[in-house]
Amino acid sequence: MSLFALSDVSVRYGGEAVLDSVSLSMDAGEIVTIVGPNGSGKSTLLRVLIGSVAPNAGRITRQPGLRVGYVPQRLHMDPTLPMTVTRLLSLRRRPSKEAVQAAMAQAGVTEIADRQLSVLSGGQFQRVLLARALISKPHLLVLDEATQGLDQPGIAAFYQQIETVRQETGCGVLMVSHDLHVVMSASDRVICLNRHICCQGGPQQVASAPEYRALFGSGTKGTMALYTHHHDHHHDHHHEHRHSHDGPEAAE
Ligand SMILES: Nc1ncnc2c1ncn2[C@@H]1O[C@H](COP(=O)(O)OP(=O)(O)OP(=O)(O)O)[C@@H](O)[C@H]1O
Repeated sequence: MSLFALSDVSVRYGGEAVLDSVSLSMDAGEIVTIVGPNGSGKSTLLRVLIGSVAPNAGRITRQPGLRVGYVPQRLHMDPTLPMTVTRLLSLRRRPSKEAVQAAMAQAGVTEIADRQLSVLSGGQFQRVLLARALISKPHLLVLDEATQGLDQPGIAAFYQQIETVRQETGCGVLMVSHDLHVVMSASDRVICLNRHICCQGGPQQVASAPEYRALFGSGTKGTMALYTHHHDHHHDHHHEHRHSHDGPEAAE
């Protein structure tokens, strides 16, 4: 059974359609990435899924008892507030010590458990937010541009961690990202959104789709050009380079 299914979901703000008849479902263990230009409805789609925005039309079904872990872009909090990693992770819903420790291990933050949040690097902080999302043992992890502000090695390391989490827990991962070349190689399926789904499929398929190129061209800071350079000569759609996402190195 699918983790969730959206069928013909539309969202309007004022008179304007932000999502227009979007249908999407995901299986357990899948890594799906949503790409699209600014304002194309990516965050809105995630909000519909986690239930914070109600669609004007369409239907959402979720696997009964589905637990969703949400990793935001960043957490707004007072940076001068003294608080350790462990304390932050223990704030919501009073999780057991074991649950906090397990989530920290999965997110790779065990060694920094006693550090103050104010001294963490951007990459460490995002991994702490990942740990926070993992405490409830989610079936589905939802990430909204979780690597914004990280440098290339930080981005690559973060997605590597996501892949490890998926392998260890079997959770599905749905993410919105602008880190095109990294996420595309790390994804089972890429969805190109521009208020409606323009195209979707395996990373190579989408990268070469005319709808995708019309939106992104071969520009996007050159990353797609590098990506296609890397893959254009292998028309083997059955062996996607899912496990070879070494970030900058993959882009060469
Ligand atoms: N609560 C709201 N009320 C009115 N308009 C909204 C609201 N939330 C989003 N919008 C508008 O809906 C459109 C889509 O926004 P959304 O945040 O889903 O896009 P996005 O693809 O995530 O963009 P970005 O890549 O810039 O983060 C934008 O034009 C935005 O201004």
